[in-house]
Amino acid sequence: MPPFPNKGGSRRAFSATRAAPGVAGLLAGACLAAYFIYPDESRSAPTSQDAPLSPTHFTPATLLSSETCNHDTKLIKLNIPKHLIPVDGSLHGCRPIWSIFVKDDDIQVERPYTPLEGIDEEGNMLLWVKAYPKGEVGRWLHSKKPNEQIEIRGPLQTWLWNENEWDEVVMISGGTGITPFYQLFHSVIRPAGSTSGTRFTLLHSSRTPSDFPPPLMMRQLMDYAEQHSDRFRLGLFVDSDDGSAASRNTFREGRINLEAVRKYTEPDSPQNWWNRAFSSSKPTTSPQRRILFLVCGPEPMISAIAGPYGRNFSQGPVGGILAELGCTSAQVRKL
Ligand SMILES: Cc1cc2nc3c(=O)[nH]c(=O)nc-3n(C[C@H](O)[C@H](O)[C@H](O)COP(=O)(O)OP(=O)(O)OC[C@H]3O[C@@H](n4cnc5c(N)ncnc54)[C@H](O)[C@@H]3O)c2cc1C
Repeated sequence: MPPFPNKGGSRRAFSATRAAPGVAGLLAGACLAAYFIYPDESRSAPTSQDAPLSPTHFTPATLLSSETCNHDTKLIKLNIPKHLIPVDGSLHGCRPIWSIFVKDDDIQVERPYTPLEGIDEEGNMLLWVKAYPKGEVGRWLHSKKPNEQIEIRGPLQTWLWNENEWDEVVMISGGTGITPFYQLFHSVIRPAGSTSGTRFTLLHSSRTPSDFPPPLMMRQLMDYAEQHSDRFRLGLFVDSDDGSAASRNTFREGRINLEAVRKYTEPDSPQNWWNRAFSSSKPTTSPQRRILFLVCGPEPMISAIAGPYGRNFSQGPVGGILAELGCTSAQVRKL
């Protein structure tokens, strides 16, 4: 699964096709030719007007609204007709965490995006989308207006939440990498009366407070963390403070580093879960806690926190901060 891109580069060869003049243009032309000559199962998926949303074909969705959040992100609401909502199970074959592919019709390229609140009974999906200066699909999506049609396919499983599999889940995100975690928050963590015994921590980092997720997301996360601190902890970080936030008490300036991960995952008690999990002097009466770290964001951040991806977007060995903390590969998932 390709990661969220970093500012400097993309692993998608066809990203250059719009911009490059001269020699680079020839190269881009060759890429484009190859793109059309070599078959690709996903891109050539048919479009269906009447079969339920599925990974095997594209479904036309209508863009209902597009709201600017800050200089490079928008909240985009898509809708598919009710009869096209997948129906296997309860809402509906879409188990968190899942995403959809959005196809840029102009150049026939698709990218995955994460419906923040899943899909509702009316077929609505809300996306928080970042447009990169030379990125393809993000900029294309930002240019779309209400009532325009957009082709999507899915659901695609980003990672599968299973109740009672983990005692602790620690989510670490950067930028729009928070979207899969917000979906988990919305669908699993927050629902009233949830009986889940899992405790969650979300550590999120943005460049500045103006780059934080839109208020719709921030309010829910902050309120819930305040009201249910035993079940959900939230740590917000910025690279630098641009002075845009109403309160400075809600975030820390600086990267999510070893000290920060320790601080946010280390309660006061000496018999805390962290010690139970990683200390060599584990209390013999207490079974080892099952802890998972999920990491999602730009590649440099993934590398610093959990080590780089392996070849062909495999998970690769655990590195970075989580390796320093002694995590095993079973305890770390790079989304
Ligand atoms: C499971 C999953 C869920 C995701 N969910 C979301 C989400 O909810 N919201 C969201 O915003 N994103 C999400 N993403 C990321 C998203 O899929 C795209 O990767 C992202 O939007 C960038 O795509 P793009 O086509 O706009 O940019 P791309 O064209 O892929 O470019 C990305 C970056 O590479 C640079 N670049 C492009 N071409 C070149 C080149 N030739 N040389 C050097 N650099 C270049 C661009 O300037 C840009 O910085 C998700 C990714 C995954 C894997």
